[in-house]
Amino acid sequence: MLKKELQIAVEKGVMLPLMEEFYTIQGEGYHTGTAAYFIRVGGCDVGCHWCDVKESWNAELHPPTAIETIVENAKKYANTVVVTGGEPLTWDMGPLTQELKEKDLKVHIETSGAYPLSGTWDWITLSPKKNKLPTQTVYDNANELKVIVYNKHDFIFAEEQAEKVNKNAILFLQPEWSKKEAMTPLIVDYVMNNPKWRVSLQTHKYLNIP
Ligand SMILES: C[S@@+](CC[C@H](N)C(=O)[O-])C[C@H]1O[C@@H](n2cnc3c(N)ncnc32)[C@H](O)[C@@H]1O
Ligand SMILES: Nc1nc2[nH]cc(C(=O)O)c2c(=O)[nH]1
Ligand code: SF4
Ligand SMILES: [Mg+2]
Repeated sequence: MLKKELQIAVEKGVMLPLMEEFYTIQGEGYHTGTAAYFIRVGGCDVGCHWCDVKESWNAELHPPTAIETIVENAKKYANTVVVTGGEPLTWDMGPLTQELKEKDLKVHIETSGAYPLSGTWDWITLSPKKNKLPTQTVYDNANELKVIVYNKHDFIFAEEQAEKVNKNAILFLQPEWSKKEAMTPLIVDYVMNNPKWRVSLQTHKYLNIP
């Protein structure tokens, strides 16, 4: 395809800049411990300084891939697909999620919510970021709120975000990986004192799996 045609296909969401796809165990949040096929879409301009996939940020480094190809691969593995990134809501998630649903797959998203919600989802994990706050559509539709705790001020941010998200969302605090020795004990105390919150750990990193 010509460069221009590829660009148009990506704009429509029928091709996506695919960084990687892998079958693993969901390591974080409500569905921790369950098998899922991960689709990591490139492109993110949120700029978290502690982001653990900075290689995903520049969409141009990741080849535009037809969604049919992505779906073919996914359906060979689990019955749950997690779409992550990068920031998946940078792109129109409508076509990809429609194809995945047609194959009877459960479709989950990991998002910062920085862009309006597109696509049809069985589970929405919202992990809000101070530098680019979530859009209202994502607050309204999130199934879980997962706030990353890098320092003690993040507990205040977490409470502010809990006020904005819909009342059914399940609330999680997750230590930032490089600060986990200092932050995990604070999170444990916080959750015992404020039991509407739950602890989420990046369990895949402890298990040495993707
Ligand atoms: C890499 S992001 C991709 C999806 C989306 N951009 C987002 O931020 O939700 C996937 C998840 O990893 C979390 N995450 C990224 N870097 C992390 C780190 N160093 N420690 C803990 N969690 C991290 C994010 O907050 C998010 O919940
Ligand atoms: N195992 C595993 N679980 C995850 N949950 C969210 C992840 C992500 O990067 O979005 C992730 C990831 O990268 N690996
Ligand atoms: S929003 Fe997600 S992908 Fe983007 S920089 Fe932050 S953690 Fe990384
Ligand atoms: Mg990850």
